[in-house]
Amino acid sequence: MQMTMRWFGPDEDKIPLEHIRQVPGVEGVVGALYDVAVGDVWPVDKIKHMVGLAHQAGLKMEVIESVNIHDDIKIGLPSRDQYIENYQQTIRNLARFGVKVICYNFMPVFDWMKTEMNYVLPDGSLTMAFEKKGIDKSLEQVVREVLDNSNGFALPGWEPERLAGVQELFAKYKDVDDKTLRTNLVYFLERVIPVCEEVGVKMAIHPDDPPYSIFGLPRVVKNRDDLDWICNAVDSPANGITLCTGSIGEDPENNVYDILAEFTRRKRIHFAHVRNIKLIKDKDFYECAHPSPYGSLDMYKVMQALHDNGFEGYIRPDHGRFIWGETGRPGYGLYDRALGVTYLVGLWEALQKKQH
Ligand SMILES: O=C(O)C(=O)C[C@H](O)[C@H](O)CO
Ligand SMILES: [Fe+2]
Repeated sequence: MQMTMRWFGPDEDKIPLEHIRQVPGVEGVVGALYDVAVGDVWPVDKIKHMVGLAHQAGLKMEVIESVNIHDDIKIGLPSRDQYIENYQQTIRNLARFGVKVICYNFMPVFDWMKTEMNYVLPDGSLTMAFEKKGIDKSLEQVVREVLDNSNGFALPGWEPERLAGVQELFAKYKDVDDKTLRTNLVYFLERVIPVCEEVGVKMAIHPDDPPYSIFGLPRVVKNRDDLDWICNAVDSPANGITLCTGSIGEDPENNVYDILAEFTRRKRIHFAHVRNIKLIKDKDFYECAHPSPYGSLDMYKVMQALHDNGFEGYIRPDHGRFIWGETGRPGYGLYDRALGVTYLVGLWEALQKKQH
């Protein structure tokens, strides 16, 4: 496995690469461009600069999270063909600089959904939470509350300009049901996977977060059967998964350990987000510290499922709380993600030594 941490770039991330480099076990950063409109081609010079910064800091950048998918592709509008062509070119451009995996999601309208961006835990640390009552309000209010509580940082997939017209965007999806969204996902994959195979890049779809429909929108990456269907729909190793334990684990119906084991065995998990969550009631949850006792997931079993089935991909601790007074981009505290990294690295070492 290659341990990584997400980094939002010199303009968007106040955490210096040097601090990430100093986290024991981290070999690379997961990057992305945030100043290129969703759907546009990622320019070679910007990619070269971003990857170069990582290399100068002694870090790899072989995973991009995310090259987001334009809504017109998800909706299936005629304009999708141009956006897919742009996506193909972005894949080629990224491959030139050593990128091996591209994470993306196919959630309509919203990326991950949280209703509390600064949820206070008993120990005084701050985290993110999802409570169903928190989305029982207008779309505009939901968008406002997330953006107003992001501590002034851009949130991945929550582009203010795209969500400024959230009602109109929502209306564009009115005829997109589960079946249509799946058809549009396959239409997209059938056109980008051949380019991936040509240039040695793997796509890794991120599960829905939460992994069930919200606002009546369809979601097609929720559970084991969805992942199986996606893998079979375009049956290529380049058509893979970002298995996010926090997202999949947010539905207690999902057996996250069996899902990890199965799709690792099938060599379709190219990227793992390994975080813990605490289920409160009726699928409400908050994002907790990584160690098993703090949450609802058994992190030893998570890492065991990866290790014992031969996982060789990239991994990151996904989110981190704000501890020790840290502030910044919700979900991306440096200190707590660093603690998460060393915990996961420790579990992995124990599994390796147990094997011999
Ligand atoms: O924001 C995060 O940390 C996530 O794991 C969400 C993913 O980045 C996003 O949905 C993938 O495109
Ligand atoms: Fe994730």
